[in-house]
Amino acid sequence: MTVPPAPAGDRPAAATTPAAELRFEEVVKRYPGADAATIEGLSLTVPAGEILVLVGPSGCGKTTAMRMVNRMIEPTSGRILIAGRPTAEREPAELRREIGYVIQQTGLFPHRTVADNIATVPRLLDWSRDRIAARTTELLDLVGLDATFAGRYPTQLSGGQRQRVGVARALAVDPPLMLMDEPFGAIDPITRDRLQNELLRLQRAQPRTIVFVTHDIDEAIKLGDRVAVMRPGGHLAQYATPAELLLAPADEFVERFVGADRALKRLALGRVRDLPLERPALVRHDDPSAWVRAQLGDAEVPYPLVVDPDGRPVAWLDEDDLAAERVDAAAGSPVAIVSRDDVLRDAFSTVLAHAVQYAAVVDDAGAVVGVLSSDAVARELAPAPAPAEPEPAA
Ligand SMILES: Nc1ncnc2c1ncn2[C@@H]1O[C@H](COP(=O)(O)OP(=O)(O)OP(=O)(O)O)[C@@H](O)[C@H]1O
Repeated sequence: MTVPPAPAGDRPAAATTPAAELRFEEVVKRYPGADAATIEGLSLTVPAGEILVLVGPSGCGKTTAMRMVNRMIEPTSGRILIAGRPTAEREPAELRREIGYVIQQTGLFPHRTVADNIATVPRLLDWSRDRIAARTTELLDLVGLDATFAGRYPTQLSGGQRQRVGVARALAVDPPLMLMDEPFGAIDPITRDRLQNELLRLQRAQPRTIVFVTHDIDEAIKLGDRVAVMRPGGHLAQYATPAELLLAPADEFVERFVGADRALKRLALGRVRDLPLERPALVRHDDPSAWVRAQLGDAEVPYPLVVDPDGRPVAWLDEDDLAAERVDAAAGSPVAIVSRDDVLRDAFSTVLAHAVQYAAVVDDAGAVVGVLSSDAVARELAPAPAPAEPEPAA
């Protein structure tokens, strides 16, 4: 993506702010008049550039914990530090401008266009018109919306599109820290899945520190570098990586919350790139069938895969398709397509939805880099083999 040069004196439009470490130190929140604390001595550190997911049942204090970070709620005691600096020392309005904030209903201004919504904080910071325009174009592209969305109003968008604009707005000034409060909670499962994948893609491209609140453990496991499981009463039940949560829950509460279907959850942890890919025979429309058959000898996949001139998958061929003298791509079967960064659970269901139980794994440009078989995924699910029995003595 090319970004027009920033006017002299302006910072470049592209992301440059380094992610910030976030630290809670013995943070307590007691609402006035409440019998018990809502957050009870929360201490944890989120390394710069990681996603912290706060997860737990309704009312356990997730939103309270998150809103103390940008001082929308003040802690009763304890400290919160961003990049080593206590938030209590910062002026709240200034602090909030540096922290991206995305909420479930996006909070977009309905009477302003998408572009105007995205420009909210840049305007407060007196960015030049050119710089705001360049950044808006860049952000729309980043969140997967084309430039024509700039002039639309929020009511003219789908829920998923609105949520993308909400994310673009939060990213506008390239914040070192983002707070996301159930951002995908009101979105249908398919779109939610896509938005989650896009968030992970954005995070790989430009890592920033993110605090993400959800009550959905699957979302927590998918998105979190670390997950803080909260229990009612504002106690931290466990703060761990998703793998640790699944494999070594701290107590019964966490175990129950994480759920029984552990094997399936393991699938949610792995990525396509973690599994060995198989090598297919790649062929083109109009290749001679005899030549294609010869290629199959060396391939690890029993079906030839037709690709277009850019190496993108078009169709699988079977023996019947090769009866003709030359390859006819239109005659083949549809190809399940997954990317190396897809979580295995999603990849597996994509494969299962297709007649040919192999998925073409593609790179960012959509070109085939290998094939994932449903067998390889199933092997990943299988329990570790028991240690071999010693040979009985002769
Ligand atoms: N301003 C307030 N005054 C008094 N009590 C509050 C206030 N805000 C939240 N609470 C209480 O604090 C507790 C935690 O609320 P919070 O919204 O942080 O939980 P949550 O885990 O985010 O819940 P949910 O998943 O339902 O959004 C709740 O019992 C709530 O009623």
